[in-house]
Amino acid sequence: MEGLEEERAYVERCRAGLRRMLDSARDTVIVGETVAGDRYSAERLGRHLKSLAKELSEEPEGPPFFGRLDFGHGSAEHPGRAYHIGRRHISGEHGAPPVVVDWRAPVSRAFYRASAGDPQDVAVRRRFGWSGGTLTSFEDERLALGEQGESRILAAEIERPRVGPMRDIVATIQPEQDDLVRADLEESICVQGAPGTGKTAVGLHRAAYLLYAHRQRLRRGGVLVLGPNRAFLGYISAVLPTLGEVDVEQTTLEGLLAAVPVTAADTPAAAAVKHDLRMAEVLRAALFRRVRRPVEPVVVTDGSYRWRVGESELRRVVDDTRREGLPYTVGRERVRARVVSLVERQAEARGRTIDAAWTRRAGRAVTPCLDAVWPAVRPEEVLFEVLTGSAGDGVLTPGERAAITWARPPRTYKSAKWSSADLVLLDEIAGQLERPRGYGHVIVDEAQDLSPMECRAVARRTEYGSVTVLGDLAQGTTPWAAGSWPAVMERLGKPEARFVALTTGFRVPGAVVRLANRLLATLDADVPATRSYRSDGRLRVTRVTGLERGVVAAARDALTFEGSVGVIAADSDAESLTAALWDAGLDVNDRLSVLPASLAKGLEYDHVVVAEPAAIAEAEPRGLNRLYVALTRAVSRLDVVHARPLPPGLS
Ligand SMILES: Nc1ncnc2c1ncn2[C@@H]1O[C@H](COP(=O)(O)OP(=O)(O)OP(=O)(O)O)[C@@H](O)[C@H]1O
Repeated sequence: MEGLEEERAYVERCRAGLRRMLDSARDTVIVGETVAGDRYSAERLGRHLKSLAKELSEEPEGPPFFGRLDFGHGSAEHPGRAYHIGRRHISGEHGAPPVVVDWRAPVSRAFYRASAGDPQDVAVRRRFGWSGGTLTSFEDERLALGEQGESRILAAEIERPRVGPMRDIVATIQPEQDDLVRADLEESICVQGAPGTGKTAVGLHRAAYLLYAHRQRLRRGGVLVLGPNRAFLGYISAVLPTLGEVDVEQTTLEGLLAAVPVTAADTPAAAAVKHDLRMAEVLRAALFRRVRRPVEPVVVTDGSYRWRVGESELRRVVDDTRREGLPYTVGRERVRARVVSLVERQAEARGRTIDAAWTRRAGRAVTPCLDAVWPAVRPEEVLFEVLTGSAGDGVLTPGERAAITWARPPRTYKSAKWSSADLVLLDEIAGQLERPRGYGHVIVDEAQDLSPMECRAVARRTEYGSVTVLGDLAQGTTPWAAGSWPAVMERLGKPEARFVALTTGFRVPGAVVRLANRLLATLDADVPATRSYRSDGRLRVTRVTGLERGVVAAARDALTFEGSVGVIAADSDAESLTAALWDAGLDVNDRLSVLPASLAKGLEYDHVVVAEPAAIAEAEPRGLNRLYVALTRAVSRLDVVHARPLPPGLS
């Protein structure tokens, strides 16, 4: 291939550049550890450099770039210039221009966006093919000449067998995805995307892009990624570090709210009430009910003086503060400050000198009065009261109140056992006490499953930031799953968000998509159907007499192919199927896993065996949506194995 040798020589220049960067990062780590100065920034710098040194030294032999742009001579900004584009910037020698530009740099944008119809000054776009760290080929598109074809390198990347955790997609981000990845930090976005359209990938790459483009602004607040469960986080958590971003917090909502351990479970009826928006009102009322009408004056003794704020004046202070609608704890402190200043005025009028120590003393002297009229309180105490049945009148029906009332109430809030819905309620109360710390940007994956109360928990943390909300209404499996995106964005406090639909699937092959689309038509979800980018793949529906034997046979066949195998079954079948696979001599390990359907969300396997769809569909009220999730996890092959009739829509 003409030009391949030159490109290989260029690879060597890049590796030399990386080694130089590594050496200087190491030097700086050594120096950084010995310099004095602001400890916080020294530590941060040290941490950054160490992680840079670690990354650089871990991957010196990986592909240093994946693309190249040659601009035409007529380009205003880059006349006749060429740029190699990679996962990270690689500096040139002695202050020369970089040998590789970061995929997030402004100039790289054209790599993702230029087309024959709109070449954006690009004469040639080159994509490189690698085998491990060896450059094996490249493809050129002469965009200026109107040449743009199906890329084999792109198709190979999308169709490659999957093993291990999720990988980045920087080499092949599609234009509609890039548009979301590079959206402004101020902009909140809501993406409705069919299975495998790259929502998760878009969210993670957007995080990496924002940190690159707005590092200073995001330094304080930071970026948070919320995923549906631990298995999902394990699957995605390596993507951002490989893109050089180690400072992103990735957790589940439960992990974020974990103020107390979860040791209890709710009945479905109780959970439904606890996740209802009206609980915000119930909790607020229960909290502010603690504010009492003052019944006696405040008296502050100060040496031989006694200062007094009368009952009616005190009442006015409390009422005025109440009306300001401040968070509870802020309100309490506001009352303290106002009472102290009333005392101060009297003292000054009598010629006392007021200094900071005096004010502090007066503030302390007011505490007993505050404890009577605006007492300090813990979220657990308020929720304890609500769940022992002494709140909610006028807002909840008697039946709803009964549903959330503890059958056997604990003696005190300290011995209470909390459910995961209680965590959300405790967080709501904590948020009414004091505003929580906010993030600069929050990315919420599988957002269709958030309840209204959970949305509020996220909204509290994004009041001054923006959000990227990703989900698929058809994959909603919680009882409170969203029916429309504008409602979700309203609850998240971002009604002005941009709404976008992604419909090209990069995971699921055409034959599997057609089956899933048939089921989709029976679901009550107002979403566009998926088109598959992939024409390869295989679908097989097998009726068997014994489910376990059928699943074992399908798994054994699956293992003859390359890539990962996932057996997805109703939660109640997962254990017996695992045992059956072991008994048949198949190792359930990294390559072959058995997954309860409730944990399949967001994951993918090369080969998926869906065991007994009817059992998955029956297991819960939104079981058909769960089945839709299960059917759309396959990258190359799907086996549907059933002993019982298939649910309508699939048969
Ligand atoms: N532009 C792309 N180039 C290569 N691979 C891509 C691209 N976009 C998505 N993919 C791949 O397609 C698969 C599905 O992507 P992802 O998991 O982000 O989709 P999703 O929309 O979140 O799916 P789901 O709703 O089913 O969870 C992943 O393996 C991802 O790497």
